Amino acid sequence: MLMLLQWRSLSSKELIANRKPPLLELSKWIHVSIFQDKYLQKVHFSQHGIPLPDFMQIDDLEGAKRAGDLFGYPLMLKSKRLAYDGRGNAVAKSDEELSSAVNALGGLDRGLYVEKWTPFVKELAVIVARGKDNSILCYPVVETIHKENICHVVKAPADIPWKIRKLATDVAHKAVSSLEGAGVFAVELFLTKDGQILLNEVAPRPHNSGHHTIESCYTSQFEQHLRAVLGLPLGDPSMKTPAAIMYNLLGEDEGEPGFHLAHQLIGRALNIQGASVHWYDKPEMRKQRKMGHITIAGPSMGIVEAQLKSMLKEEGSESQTAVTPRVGIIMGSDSDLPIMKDAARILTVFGVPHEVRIVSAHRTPEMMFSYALSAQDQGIQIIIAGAGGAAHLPGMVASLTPLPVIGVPVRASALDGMDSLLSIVQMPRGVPVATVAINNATNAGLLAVRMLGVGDTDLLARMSQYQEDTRDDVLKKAEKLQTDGWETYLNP
Ligand SMILES: Nc1cncn1[C@@H]1O[C@H](COP(=O)(O)O)[C@@H](O)[C@H]1O
Repeated sequence: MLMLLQWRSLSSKELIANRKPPLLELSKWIHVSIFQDKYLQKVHFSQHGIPLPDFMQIDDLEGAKRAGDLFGYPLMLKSKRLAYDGRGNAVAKSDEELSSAVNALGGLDRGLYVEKWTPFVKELAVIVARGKDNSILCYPVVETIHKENICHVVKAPADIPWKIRKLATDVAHKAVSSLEGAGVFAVELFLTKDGQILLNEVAPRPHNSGHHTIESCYTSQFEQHLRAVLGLPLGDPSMKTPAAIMYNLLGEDEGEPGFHLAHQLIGRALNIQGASVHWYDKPEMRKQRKMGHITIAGPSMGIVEAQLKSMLKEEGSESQTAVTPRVGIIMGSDSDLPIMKDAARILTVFGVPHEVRIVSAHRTPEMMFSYALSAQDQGIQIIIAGAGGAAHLPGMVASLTPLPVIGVPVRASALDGMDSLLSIVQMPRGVPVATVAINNATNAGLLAVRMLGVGDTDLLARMSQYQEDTRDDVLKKAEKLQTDGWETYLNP
């Protein structure tokens, strides 16, 4: 039905009434058929220069063998029609397995084609909106994670280099540009080991890979679809939260036991910050059936991943209530702690979850590497690094992570901290470290709060309050000094 709605010139009523298009609309009718016949779709996109895995129609077993010789094994056999959620796909690992794969798909009369095996490293998807005026907007690239051929989890945005995001968006844009009609299209893509993006298929409708947009984007894919087919201006497809994960509620069992398990999971989801539950109210529960989905939106992928993990834990699990740190406070030695504790104090006052660790650039370089490289995935958003002497920790960490690093020069026994200050502040171009004054970990904590406040209005309001309180403190002192005089002020 949604596909019909996307029809540009024919109304859905006309289409349903006629079943066949009037002659003049023939090209557009062919257009619709590419969404029903995946082989035709591949022909269409390859003719338009969109990169996709090699494919070939097969009419008989001999043809399948020729394809096997050409593409090698394993070979993907696919049904041209009615293929979704892994249905209509069969793998043949050798010549001998071809006939059983053909039979598994219902025989050659069903209309089959073969596809060269694509050893992809990730499956990606882009929702592309196309307006009646042919304007095109792309949603952020997401990663779709499948279990037994069914979409299980969608991560938005996909954790891939920016260049790959751009390439995937370009391919998706080009694919939808080659089509007609208005609405949202879901473009499914493969990312190969050598950084190529290949088109898998395009679905002409709001899609499972775009459900996260309801909570995480300024315009959900559903609103966008209506805007597009009604000829209204398209809405902003960008994300309003830094990260989101969509988890499909797939039937884990048949009937009542399946409902029971799903309800248990929903119960846990309702306790997870940032989680929204969508239950489709399908009357029948079947194994692997999509019964609903849960989207968790949050300030970083690490944080929403941690939320997902705790949601999937059994009831009563300890870590269910564990809070993911947003700021990592690290220092070269425990001798830095009396200074660095001030950063932790500030974060505690502002209610910012944080962790405190000893990581030395010189004594535990491997630990420094692994901490810096994994911090982002762990949900850390800012690193405060303090060290004394040859204080290389903040700079080295900044070179290993894209996260902002705040350096605290700690005054060690010699040189009054000038050595630490210069080691931290004199970073080479390209690797910034925000350096605070010697021993001033308080300011490091405050700076981290201000940085987080950019995307957190509540924190920003608290920061304004802190500034007001600081000013009031000074004003009170100034007034006391004025009324008491300096001698009484000093010796009350
Ligand atoms: N630069 C460096 C590398 N590893 C530790 N440090 C620093 O050396 C100073 C002295 O450390 P310790 O007290 O453990 O000898 C501390 O400020 C610590 O950050």
